[in-house]
Amino acid sequence: MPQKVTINRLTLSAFRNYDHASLNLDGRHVVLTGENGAGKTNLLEAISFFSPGRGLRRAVYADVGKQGADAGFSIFAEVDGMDGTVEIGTGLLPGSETASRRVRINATDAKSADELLDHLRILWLTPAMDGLFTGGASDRRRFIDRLVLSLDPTHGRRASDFERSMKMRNKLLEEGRYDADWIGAIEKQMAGLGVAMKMARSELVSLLAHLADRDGSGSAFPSADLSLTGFLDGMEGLPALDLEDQYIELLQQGRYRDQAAGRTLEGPHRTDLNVLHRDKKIEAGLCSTGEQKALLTGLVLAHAQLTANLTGAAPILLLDEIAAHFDMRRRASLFDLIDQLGGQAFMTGTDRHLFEALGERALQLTVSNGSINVSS
Ligand SMILES: Nc1ncnc2c1ncn2[C@@H]1O[C@H](COP(=O)(O)OP(=O)(O)OP(=O)(O)O)[C@@H](O)[C@H]1O
Repeated sequence: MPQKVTINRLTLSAFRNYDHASLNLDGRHVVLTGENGAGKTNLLEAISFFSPGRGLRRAVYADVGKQGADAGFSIFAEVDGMDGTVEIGTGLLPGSETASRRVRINATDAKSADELLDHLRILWLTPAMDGLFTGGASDRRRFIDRLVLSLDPTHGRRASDFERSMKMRNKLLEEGRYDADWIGAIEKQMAGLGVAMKMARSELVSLLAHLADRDGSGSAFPSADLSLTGFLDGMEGLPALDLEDQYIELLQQGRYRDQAAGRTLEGPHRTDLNVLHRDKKIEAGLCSTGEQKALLTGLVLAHAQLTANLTGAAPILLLDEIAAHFDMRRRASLFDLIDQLGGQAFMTGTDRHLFEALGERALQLTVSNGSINVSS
């Protein structure tokens, strides 16, 4: 069983529609219910700031501080986890000109928000992700990259280095007159980085597919078949050096075509994630709204399981508006799967009754106009 990591105390100041809120939690799951606009998602967003990046809304920090105040905000938590109790905090100082937030761990400034990953992992599922299967390939690529990144922080560097090399190649092609050795060197660099990206994504997808395979487990969440397409397809078994050679050849052969197109048409930036509902044998994008939500939730739960397996600690889950799309059987199954992960989940909804099957497993809180109370 992975180590349980829980947020036991949470304090927000001048965050979104909260002046000040202080919560004592007891390690159980937390259900936040309340009317539209009450501040439920804001609370999840605050917790999501305990991970690197801009949180579950990809917010600009200057928008996060309570409007009308002086744009500063702070969020503190006491976390029980791998190394006993740790105090973590993040925020912007009032009147701060800087675009980056401060992160404190045990009253000391962290060098980077990545240090938070030594203490807790936070994963989320929000309604904004609902169009994942019907939207563009770039959304699915970002989804996969975020998953890879959560387990392999070097992936971000790889992707940005690839992007830079590709821009250099595009520029040389656009200028028309280029030195063959120079463009060859850039293409070689792109091949090394591009193939490393492909392999990292493929490894993540195969681990995820294994965990998203719920056949025979009695789960109400459908099994999904996952595959990556769009870049060096059908060459999965080849060693990295062979894949690099293949890609270099494609780039060399594609120079005139790419010059005409004004961009590089082959590469990891063309990858797409295909998700197939196994029982129905149809693409996820053709499934019903509830089925798509179930498939997506299944993927996020598989990611949570993978994170627990690889780090030894169960991630904290933020599940916004999680219950509304699900029938009673799926809700009960969801709560059981969350329990089996062995971590703490924060869930929101407008209707308390949707969470009844959780019973005493969750602390029930009511959110109203930026204040939070234990539900009576
Ligand atoms: N920087 C800010 N300062 C003050 N209030 C803000 C700020 N940002 C957002 N809000 C307010 O927070 C409220 C939205 O909160 P939130 O998104 O958490 O609602 P919710 O309870 O999740 O609602 P729903 O059920 O509709 O999703 C809105 O009324 C919005 O105007």
